[in-house]
Amino acid sequence: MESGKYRVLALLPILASLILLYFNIFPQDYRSGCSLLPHRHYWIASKRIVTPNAIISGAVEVKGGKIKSVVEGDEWRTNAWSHQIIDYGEAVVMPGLIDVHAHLDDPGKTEWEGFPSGTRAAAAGGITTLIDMPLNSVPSTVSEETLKLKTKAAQGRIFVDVGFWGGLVPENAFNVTALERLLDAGALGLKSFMCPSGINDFPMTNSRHIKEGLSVLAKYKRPLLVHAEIQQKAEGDLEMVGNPRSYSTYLKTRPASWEEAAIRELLAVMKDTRAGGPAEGAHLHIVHLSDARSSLELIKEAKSSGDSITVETCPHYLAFSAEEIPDGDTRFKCAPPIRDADNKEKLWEALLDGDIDMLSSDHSPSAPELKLFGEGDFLRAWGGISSLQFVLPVTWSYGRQHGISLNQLVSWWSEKPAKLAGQDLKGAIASGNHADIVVWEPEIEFELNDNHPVYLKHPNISAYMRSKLGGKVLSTFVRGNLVYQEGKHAPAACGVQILAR
Ligand SMILES: NC(=O)NC(NC(N)=O)C(=O)[O-]
Ligand SMILES: [Zn+2]
Ligand SMILES: [Zn+2]
Repeated sequence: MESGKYRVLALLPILASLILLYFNIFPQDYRSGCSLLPHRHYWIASKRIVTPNAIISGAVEVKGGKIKSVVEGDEWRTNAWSHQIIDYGEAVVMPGLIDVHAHLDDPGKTEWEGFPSGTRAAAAGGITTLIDMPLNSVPSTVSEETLKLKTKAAQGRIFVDVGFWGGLVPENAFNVTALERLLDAGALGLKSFMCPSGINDFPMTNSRHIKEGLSVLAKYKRPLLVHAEIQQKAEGDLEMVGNPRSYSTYLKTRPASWEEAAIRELLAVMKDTRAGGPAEGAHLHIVHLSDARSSLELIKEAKSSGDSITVETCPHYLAFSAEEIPDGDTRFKCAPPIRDADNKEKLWEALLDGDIDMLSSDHSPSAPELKLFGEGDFLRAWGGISSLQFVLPVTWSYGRQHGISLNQLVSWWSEKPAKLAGQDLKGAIASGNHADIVVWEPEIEFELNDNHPVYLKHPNISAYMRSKLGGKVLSTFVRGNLVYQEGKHAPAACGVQILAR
């Protein structure tokens, strides 16, 4: 009897170590479905790892959701168990993309997109963080209360990390307390429109509102993002300009002078952001620049005078040109519009020269009915390009014709966006950072046809469908969780909400 009891007792340490081994091999995130990978501590090996200094052959050591070390060569293999190594061979390992401009339309407009489909599409496209725009959801994110509705809607429904911009609108612009409450609640910065946004509870601001917004943002050291177009003509004239099925008609209704006028108007407030200026600490970011001529020149001048400003453009301005948009194909409608082929080349030049700082998707879907495919009326169809899942292969496919490097890709899609959104632990493969990583094959070509898994709610409104692209995403890691691998998502939505503090 006694000896039997002792035998059981003697087994206890073995049992305990088996339990420990189980928890170690199958950590919480794997058991709860956050990750497709059953390890807490593992190594991602590749011959092409894009680090801030160089492209190396070696491994990224991931532990507890962070990058523990980045090592060149092969020596690290002696410290790693073979089952903890994922060897990607020649595939490119680089920081996950950070999309600072996406409209996920949740809560209230989930029939347009929503957090679950939007963030699954992001994961499949190698985007590990996205910052949601304050408009197109219902209500718009313009107060502490409406930001709380956002965070509630995102709870347990996001597959990548998501942060939120708040809206600067006439209603809150002169109300310092209201803006402070929105920023205290975690908005990463503010966004405003200088033309009608098309959304009733998101009216446009003028430069006085923007000046006020910047002075509040200065204290928080957070940015103001501006949709920089100012309407130059009365709406009434627009119907007179020609065949509404022709893209050139739409283009005439929103000439480059709209962008130029807005940026000219902003020059004075930009000055406030200079060292010693009244809004020192604030930063102004121009979203989706399309005009690569006068507007870009003004931005370059402001930058060289020491204004704290940056500018983004989007893949659709770099991939498409007005001349090739088919009649009636309203998938291509966006604001500001896609301009001529020569403008597109100039945008590439500006990007390569560093005059355009970064890229964003401006993924702005809607219900397909609003695109009026039957009529193909560019003037009446709802605008917005749908692209979230495709931005990496699109940038790469068109960029390689311009000789872009992997380091430039990382700068435009990860490093600079991380900085804009104030995310110090993201945007680079470096020890201590979040293990937000995309693994992809630049050499693989594919066609975006019906066999290609697309996770966007409405693939048919995307202008990229049917195109041939290069650069296939193999795996996406968010904070060490393998959230996507070749057509498969982790079952649970374990993305983290990013709130500024
Ligand atoms: N209401 C919108 O989603 N607007 C967006 N629409 C575009 N870009 O066509 C935008 O960012 O301006
Ligand atoms: Zn916009
Ligand atoms: Zn937008």
